[in-house]
Order: sequence, then structure tokens, then C-alpha cells
Amino acid sequence: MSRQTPDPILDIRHVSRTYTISGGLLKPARRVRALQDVSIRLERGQTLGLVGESGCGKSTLASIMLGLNRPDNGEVLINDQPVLSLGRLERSRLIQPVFQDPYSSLNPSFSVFDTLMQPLCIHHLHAGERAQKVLSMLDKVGFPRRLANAYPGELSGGQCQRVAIARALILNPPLLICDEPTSALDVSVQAQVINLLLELKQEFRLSMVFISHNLAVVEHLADKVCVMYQGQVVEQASRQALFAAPGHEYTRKLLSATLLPVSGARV
Ligand SMILES: Nc1ncnc2c1ncn2[C@@H]1O[C@H](COP(=O)(O)OP(=O)(O)OP(=O)(O)O)[C@@H](O)[C@H]1O
Repeated sequence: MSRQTPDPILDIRHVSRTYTISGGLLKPARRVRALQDVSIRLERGQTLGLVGESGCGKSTLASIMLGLNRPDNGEVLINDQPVLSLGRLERSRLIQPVFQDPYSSLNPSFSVFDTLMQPLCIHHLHAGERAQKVLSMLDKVGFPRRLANAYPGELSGGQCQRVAIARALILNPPLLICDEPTSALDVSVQAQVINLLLELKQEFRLSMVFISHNLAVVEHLADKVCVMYQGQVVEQASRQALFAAPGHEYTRKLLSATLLPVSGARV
């Protein structure tokens, strides 16, 4: 029997990114190495937890995965295609973000209904099917239909994040990039959003990158974990292996600083 090579949905190859921060009148310009030779593969249907302290390069990597930022070296392939070779529409069918702050990621002048209609109109989904698709997506993310005409400013943080998740999923992308999607929410709402993402992952057969500084959350939902430190991946392993026997000193430090009461509990 031939052994099949797993086919990655996401293949990050030797990505580096440096920012140049211009100095003032008397200050020289400064260079920040945000990412150094980062390589990560994510198999279809799996969730990658990307963890590390503030400033280690997680959001820079997310923006490069989304094709919103260019690496200096290396490339990102989605479904075997370089993300930077894809047009905007093509890209948005393959990969969608969910960001930390649901209020600033939604357009305040669009109602919930219009927020979800917009991608369907841009992608020319059959006009007769759009409204039904919006309503059924609201049901799937547990957002009440009676609030479909509300505006983001009239909603709670958790409700807004449900709308942002619905918008990310409405075109059925195979890959979702969640950049700290619960850290701006009340603790009581965080677990609801995590559990919603877990349910939707099954239902939509999603692959997911979940960026967090919270190892407890990552332990709850990741299949594979990458630990980043100062722009580099210092350890990547299956969730079980990493939590059972962390190999890198920095991972051990992160673990010892985190309470891990999670499995099945509130996070
Ligand atoms: N547009 C930019 N211009 C200059 N430097 C930047 C820019 N974006 C990020 N950086 C720097 O690059 C490094 C990595 O930042 P990044 O935001 O990717 O880290 P992060 O791990 O996502 O941090 P956080 O968890 O706080 O969001 C940091 O030193 C940051 O100051």
C-alpha cells in the first residue's frame, strides 16, 4: 500500500520580515527583525496554535499568511499556490481572518445583514440565494435573526465576534486565521466563542490557525502547536507531545507561567 504524503493547506516556507523604523532628526533609522526563517506546514482539517509573548512576530506572520504583508524572503503557499500570486477575490475564497477586536474589524455603518451580504454580492452569489444564506449563517454562529438589522455599535463584544466569524465563513473558505479572537472579550464570553469555533471547524471541515498568548486556549483547540520567540519558531510539535514534554526552555517557561485547567472546561 502506498503511503500518501499529507497535502498541506498552508505551507509557510522560510519566511523572514524586517521592518525599518525611520528615526527622528537626530536618530538613525532602526531595523526590527520581526520574523526570521519561519517554516510551518498545516495539514488539511487541522488547527495550528501559534503562541508566544507580545512582539514575537505572531501578527506579522498572520498578515503575511493573509497576503496583506510581503515577506523579505520566503513564501506562503495556500493549497499549493503562492498567496501573493492570488487576486483579492480568489484569496478571499481560500483564507479569511478573524481579528482580536470585533468592533474595529466590522464596518460601523453596515448592519449585521449588510455585513454578511457584502461578500456574497462581491462574489456574485446568485441574488435569490443571498438572503437565505445570510440568515442560515447567522443561525450557525448562534446570532439571533431578530438582531440582523442592528449595527455593530448596538451589539455586545461576543455578538460582534459572532458576526465577524459569520462574515469570515460565509464564502466557505477552507482556511481561517484567528488572531487572538477572544482576548478582547469578557472571560464569560471567551469560552462560548472558542466552543463555537470548535463546532464550526467540524461543520465546515475548516483548517485553522489560532494565534494566542494563552496556552490554556491553545491546549483546548489545537492539533499542533508552534512556539515563537523573538521572530523564530523555537518549537513545533503535536499538542499532546508539546504539553506532555516541552522540548524548548522557552516553552517550559511559558507553560510554567500558565494555568492549564482546561480540557472541556471554560477557557
Ligand atoms: N508596521 C510595523 N512597523 C515597524 N515595526 C513593526 C510593525 N509591525 C510590527 N512591528 C514590530 O515587529 C515585531 C513583531 O510584532 P508583531 O505585532 O508581529 O508581534 P506579536 O507577536 O503579534 O505581538 P502582539 O501579541 O503584541 O500583537 C515587534 O517588535 C513590533 O514592534
